[in-house]
Amino acid sequence: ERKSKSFNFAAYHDLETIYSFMDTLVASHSNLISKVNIGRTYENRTMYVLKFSTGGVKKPAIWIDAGIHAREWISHATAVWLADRIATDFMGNRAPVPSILSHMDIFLMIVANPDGYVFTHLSPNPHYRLWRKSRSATSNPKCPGVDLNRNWDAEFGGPGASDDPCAEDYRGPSAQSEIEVKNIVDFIMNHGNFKSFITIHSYMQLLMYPYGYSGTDAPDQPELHDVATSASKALNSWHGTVYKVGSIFHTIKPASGASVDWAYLRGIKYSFAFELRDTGRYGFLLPADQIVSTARETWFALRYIMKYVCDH
Ligand SMILES: O=C(CO)C[C@@H](Cc1ccccc1)C(=O)O
Ligand SMILES: [Zn+2]
Repeated sequence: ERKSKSFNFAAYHDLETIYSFMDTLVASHSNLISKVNIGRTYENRTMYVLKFSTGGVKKPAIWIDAGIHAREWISHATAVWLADRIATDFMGNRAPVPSILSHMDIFLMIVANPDGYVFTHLSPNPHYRLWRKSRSATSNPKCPGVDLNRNWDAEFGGPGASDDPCAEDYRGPSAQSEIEVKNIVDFIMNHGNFKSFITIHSYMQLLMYPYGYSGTDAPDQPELHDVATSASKALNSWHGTVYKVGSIFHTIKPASGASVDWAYLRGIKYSFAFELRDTGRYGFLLPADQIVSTARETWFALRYIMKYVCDH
């Protein structure tokens, strides 16, 4: 009886529990999954990526991260469920996972902002639970933390990011100044064969593509819009959840220095951002009884995107 089977996917877990879940999953699927240490955080925690691979050297790869914003707990919980689902679909020979993994590797980062995530668990008090940013020191001792989704080298310092350390979208002193961003950038650049970059946020129920820093259409906008629309239909088919589809700039807001734009500008064409449930009733405090249904519908969209990337 695999220990991961006794894991409670219908609850939110702290960092320590997520990290031990990862170890259990790796231990029970050592032929498929490995845990890659890609560096440390500002507060010296380790950043882990789960690598799903059937072998080979630097096969074309898909990147998925969750939790870059600490308070978006449904993103971490969804990523935990996705990790188990990818493993069980592979072991159970359930399409399309075996064929995706015969051609590509999947890299899944469940917690992209460990320091912030730990901070949100220190107290139910909104100052802690609703923390968004990292926990690094800034030029203002009263306002630690950088918005890690504004710190990427993609029109850094453009519209939709602040130079005020006390702002929720504080971009940091310079592009890639934050070690958490630098670790991911270095990992992806050293690998050099990523075809897709997917980042999971909450909330608003959106499936978005570049750009965030400008309202002009990305060169691949028509194709990205088609893929995102089909993926949102696959998601909707399961529980009827409705997602809006469009570019970041037009769908949610201008945002410079964002990870999706960075990936796209580096040639990773199939770059998307998910905003999971809900549309505001609970917001960041989505009840745990919605975790599994949210994760399952998200899987239908992700599965579509990964299969499309694999076929193109
Ligand atoms: O986290 C969000 C909701 O908490 C919204 C996201 C919207 C966004 C997502 C991806 C790329 C750029 C912006 C953000 O402001 O970074
Ligand atoms: Zn977010």
